[in-house]
Amino acid sequence: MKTLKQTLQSVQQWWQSSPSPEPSASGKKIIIEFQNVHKTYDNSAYPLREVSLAVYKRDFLFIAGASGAGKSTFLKLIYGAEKPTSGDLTVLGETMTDVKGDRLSQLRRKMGIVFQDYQLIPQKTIAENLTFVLRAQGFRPEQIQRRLPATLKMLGLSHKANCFPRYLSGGEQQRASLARALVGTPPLLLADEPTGNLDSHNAMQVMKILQKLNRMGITILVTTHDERLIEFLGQPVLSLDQGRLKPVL
Ligand SMILES: Nc1ncnc2c1ncn2[C@@H]1O[C@H](COP(=O)(O)OP(=O)(O)OP(=O)(O)O)[C@@H](O)[C@H]1O
Repeated sequence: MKTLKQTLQSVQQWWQSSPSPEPSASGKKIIIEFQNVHKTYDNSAYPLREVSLAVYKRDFLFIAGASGAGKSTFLKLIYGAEKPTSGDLTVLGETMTDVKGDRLSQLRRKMGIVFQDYQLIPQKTIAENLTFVLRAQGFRPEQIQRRLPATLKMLGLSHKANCFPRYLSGGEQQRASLARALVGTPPLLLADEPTGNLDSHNAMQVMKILQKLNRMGITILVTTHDERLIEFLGQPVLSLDQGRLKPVL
C-alpha cells in the first residue's frame, strides 16, 4: 500500500466523490441498543450474558476479547445472522427479534460488513464483487463507475480489480472485503477482525482509514484481539469476557 499520507489523501478524495447517503451531523442518536441480551447456542456454549449497550451515531468502538469470547456472535446479532435468545436488541430502528426476509435485507443494505472469513464471491472478480453490492444497494451505473475505482485505489487494490479472489493473498482479500463493505458509504460499518491477516504496517493503515471515515460520519464497530492496535489508536474499547461486556478502563 501507499504511504499513510497518500492513503489519507485518497480517503478524503474518495469521500468527496461518494458522500454518505445519510446526513452526518444529526446529533447524538442511538443507532444500536442492546438491553439485557443473552445468546446461547444449541450446544450449550454461552457466549453472551446480560449485554446492555447503546451505540450512538458516529461512535467508533472496539470490541476486544480472547478467542471464543463471543465477539463474532455480538456482531452477528447486530447484522441479524443470529437472534438474541432473550432480551431486546434494536438496530437502525428495527427490532432484531422480529426482523426477517425483505426487511432484514433492507436493513443489511445500510450496513457494511467485513466478515472474518472475507466471504468474497469466488466466481466474481474483485470489481464484480463490489459492483454486485452497489447494484443491490440501488446505485446507478454512473455512480458505480465513480465509486468503484476510488474505493479500490483507497485500499491499494486498483491493480487487482480484475482478479478473482483466489489469486489474491490473504491480506489483499481482507482489504477487498473492506472495500466491498465501504464502497456504498454505509452509515454503519461492522468489521470482524479486519486486520487479522495484515502485517502491522497495513493493519495500521486500514485502522487510520477507518478512523478518518468515522470522523466523516460512519459509525464503526470493530472486533479485534490486537492490543497494540487498540493502544495506538486510543479509541474506546469494550471487552467481552466470558460473555459479559465490560468497558476497559
Ligand atoms: N453457530 C454456532 N453454534 C454453536 N456454538 C457456536 C456457534 N458460533 C459460535 N459458537 C460458540 O460460541 C462461542 C463464541 O464464539 P464467537 O465466534 O462469537 O467467538 P469469538 O470471540 O469471535 O472468537 P474468535 O476470536 O476465535 O473468532 C464459542 O464457544 C463458539 O464455539
